[in-house]
Amino acid sequence: MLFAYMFVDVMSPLQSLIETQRGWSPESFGYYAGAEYIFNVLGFLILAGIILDKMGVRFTGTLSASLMVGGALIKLYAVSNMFEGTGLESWLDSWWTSMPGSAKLAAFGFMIFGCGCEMAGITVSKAIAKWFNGKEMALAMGLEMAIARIGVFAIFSISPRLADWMGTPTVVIPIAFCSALLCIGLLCFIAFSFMDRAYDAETGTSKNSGAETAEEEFKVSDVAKIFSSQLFWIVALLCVLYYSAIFPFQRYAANMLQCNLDLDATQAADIFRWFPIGAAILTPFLGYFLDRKGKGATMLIFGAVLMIVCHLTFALVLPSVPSTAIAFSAIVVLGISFSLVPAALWPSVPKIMEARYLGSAYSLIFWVQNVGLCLFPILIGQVLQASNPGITDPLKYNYTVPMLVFASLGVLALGFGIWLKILDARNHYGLELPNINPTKEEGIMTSEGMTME
Ligand SMILES: C[C@H](N)C(=O)N[C@@H](CCCCN)C(=O)O
Repeated sequence: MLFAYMFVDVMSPLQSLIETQRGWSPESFGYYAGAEYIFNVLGFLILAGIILDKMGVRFTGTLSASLMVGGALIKLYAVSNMFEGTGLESWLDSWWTSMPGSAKLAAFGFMIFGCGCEMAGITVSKAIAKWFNGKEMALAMGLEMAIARIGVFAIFSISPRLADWMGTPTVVIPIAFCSALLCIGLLCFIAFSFMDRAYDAETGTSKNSGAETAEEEFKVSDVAKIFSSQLFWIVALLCVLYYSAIFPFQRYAANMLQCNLDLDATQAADIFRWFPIGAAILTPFLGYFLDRKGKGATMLIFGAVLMIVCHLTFALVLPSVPSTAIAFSAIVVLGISFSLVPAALWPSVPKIMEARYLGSAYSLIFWVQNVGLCLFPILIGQVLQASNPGITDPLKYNYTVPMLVFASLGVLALGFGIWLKILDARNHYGLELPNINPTKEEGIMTSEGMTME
């Protein structure tokens, strides 16, 4: 997941460079960024859940890592000089002419990569649930997310520097570097598969990597059941609204800082990289806290409030007071928000969804979330373009309107967080309770009164 998250954001600090070098407009960049989720939204993620439940974590993990490598290589080819002047480029340039051929092919590679990346996300969640069943699952999930955030921190630091490495700035070197890391990631997962097989042999778990007991199998009837659950929709909508104001923002953040503070790409990325590193430091502690003290619903609400404050600062304060200190503070606070919500959200799902269809619930929450992650970068690209008529210099955009859109998403997410807390107080789902039952340290609360051993 470390290398996957690095690849996801390798282009984020290079938006102005790809615009200058390959003629990608903000709108094209938005389409490219949203492409990561298109196949998932079209149903691949549901299929991925079925594959995971039928084939197990070892097969699905290896398949997902291979898809990521394949998609990365397509994207690398699309931005490379080898693609320039080819028949494929001429053909891709000949239709939907506002989107350059290189952007179209890179977006296609990103779609394939996105299938692998999201499939890996649910596979890793299921693997953690299997390996940490009855133990500190929230801490384990927090650590997994922290490692992924370190990847984002690293790539925001490395990408602009790699781009400048050869003297003439180019996006090819950072993408080639991350593609090589993904190949190492594939090898790592294959190594994990051997460990997982040994773990199954040790624990006497049956076929398909163990966790696939009959009660966890994906059933079509479970999809209808999950979709008809009010709680599922509250959690899924909170998730999609919150994450749509985080990941799409991440794509534009460096450029937004450049435009407001008159910085170069490296300086902007150097400020923004503290956002994921703050989240990486805090998330495991919050997972530990949740395991022992609870307060999951409160953490969700508090996280949404912090996000609104930060996005409003970027929208309204930074353009009139272009201060690096204000930008840096808002980035750090956003990092705290991005620790609170993920640390509370993912370990809360087992409390409100039956263990029988927990894997499917995760995959369907990802699916709803992916709709937002697919549409919002495109919408933000269009809003940015529409709110900056006649601006051709990528360092002169006004980001107030796009940032207000992100802040509104936070307000809606806050509403769903409050609703969830009210329902929890009324129906006692246990969202505010610790995961670890104090009377039985080795048991983890998974739903009302039920412990998984
Ligand atoms: C984007 C992805 N679907 C997602 O939601 N990522 C979460 C982590 C989910 C848990 C993965 N094992 C994130 O906060 O990055």
